[in-house]
Amino acid sequence: MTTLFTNATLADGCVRDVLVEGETIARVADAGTLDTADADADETVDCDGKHLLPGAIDAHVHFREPGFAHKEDWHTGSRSAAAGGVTTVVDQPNTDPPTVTGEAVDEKATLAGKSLVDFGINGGVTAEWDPDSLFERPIFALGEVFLADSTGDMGIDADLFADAVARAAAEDTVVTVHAEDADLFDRAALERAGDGTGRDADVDAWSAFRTAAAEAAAVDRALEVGADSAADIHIAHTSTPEGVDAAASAGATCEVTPHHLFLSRENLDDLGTFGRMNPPLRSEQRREAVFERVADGTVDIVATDHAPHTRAEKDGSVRDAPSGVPGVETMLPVLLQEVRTGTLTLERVRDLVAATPAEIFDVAGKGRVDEGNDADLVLVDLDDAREIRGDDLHSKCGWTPFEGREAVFPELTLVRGHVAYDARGDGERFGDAVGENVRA
Ligand SMILES: NC(=O)N[C@@H](CC(=O)O)C(=O)O
Ligand SMILES: [Zn+2]
Ligand SMILES: [Zn+2]
Repeated sequence: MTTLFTNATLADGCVRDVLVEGETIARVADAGTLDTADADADETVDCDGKHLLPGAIDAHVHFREPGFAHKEDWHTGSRSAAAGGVTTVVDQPNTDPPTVTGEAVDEKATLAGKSLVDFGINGGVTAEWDPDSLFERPIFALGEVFLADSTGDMGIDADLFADAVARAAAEDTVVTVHAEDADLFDRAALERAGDGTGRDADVDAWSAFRTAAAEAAAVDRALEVGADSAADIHIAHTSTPEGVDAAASAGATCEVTPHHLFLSRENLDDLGTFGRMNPPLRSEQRREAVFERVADGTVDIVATDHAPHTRAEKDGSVRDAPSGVPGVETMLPVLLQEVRTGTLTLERVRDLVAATPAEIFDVAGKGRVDEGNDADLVLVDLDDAREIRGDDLHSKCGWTPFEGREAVFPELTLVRGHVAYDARGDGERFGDAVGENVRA
């Protein structure tokens, strides 16, 4: 299949003709220089006034298979990704069984055969991990390695963490760290919480419980251990400016989630337990400070920590509702809204969700609209914004913490030249399960 995209504005603002031959971007040329006849194109897509972006790489998702397919699965999660312009996802190890052995990686890779988008499968660490069999597999990275319990209770002790980091460094593998130090949690704050449930739960107590100091201390510890082994440390879902600054000054990389970018403790009255996640939402002041660091380049990437739970599961008190919110389908759309309002540039967004994740995790042939790269492409019309509605999204969980927020969704998403999502004209269509393991 040969598709010619004409008059497409790329992230750098240049207007180009882009020729896709099979699964590859064959040509990127000045607008008007490639015509359908020369290109022998099967289809020509006039992109006049629209932007053609590289498919986003979401370095942090939980698609919940095996073990928790009632929350999400590779089919629903990857459809949600495609509908949000994400063409590569990286799945985390807190599944059942946890992805801590080669055999568990193989089982998850089979399940990922349902994926509409490309994927990476991370290896995980628990006391039962089997690094020899794990590193025999094409794992994407090691992590998230939990320094405190979160969903799945995979928190590990300091000695095991140091061993795992040393082994990852020896295997030239990035270590993604869930950096919270439970010794610095304020348990009294949680004990004081009320008994409301769901949207009436006292979730501000969760932010008071899992303190910013707990993140800062764990980030510092992760960076020290990483330095001892000359390992590549990547801090997951960094929620505080202190955590971002510590990672940046140590030469490590960090990610921020859309919920820590756009939501704060001030949203918890509305969200209730639908705003409970680890690490928790922080003050409006810290949210603004983190946003500044995303805009100014201190933060390396945005990744969603897409962590769906059912509405029924979330309908508990602040103490017993599960932590986590979905986000894979809304990440690019909410960032594109910031381009519309001028708080972020399109090139910055391209770097945050595509070019830099590809660099950090060494994903060849992805992250930019360049000749020879995979034809992972997202067509968007920045003038076509609409409100986010949970009912319109495709995650199995059926809700979003961004309900009502204005955003720009893709018209078309290609994964290596295959149509994964097409909302041009009326209705929407999804492609086939063409997803491949980017490490295999
Ligand atoms: N972030 C969360 O609150 N939850 C994540 C696990 C994690 O990323 O800690 C989940 O898998 O539910
Ligand atoms: Zn985590
Ligand atoms: Zn996570």
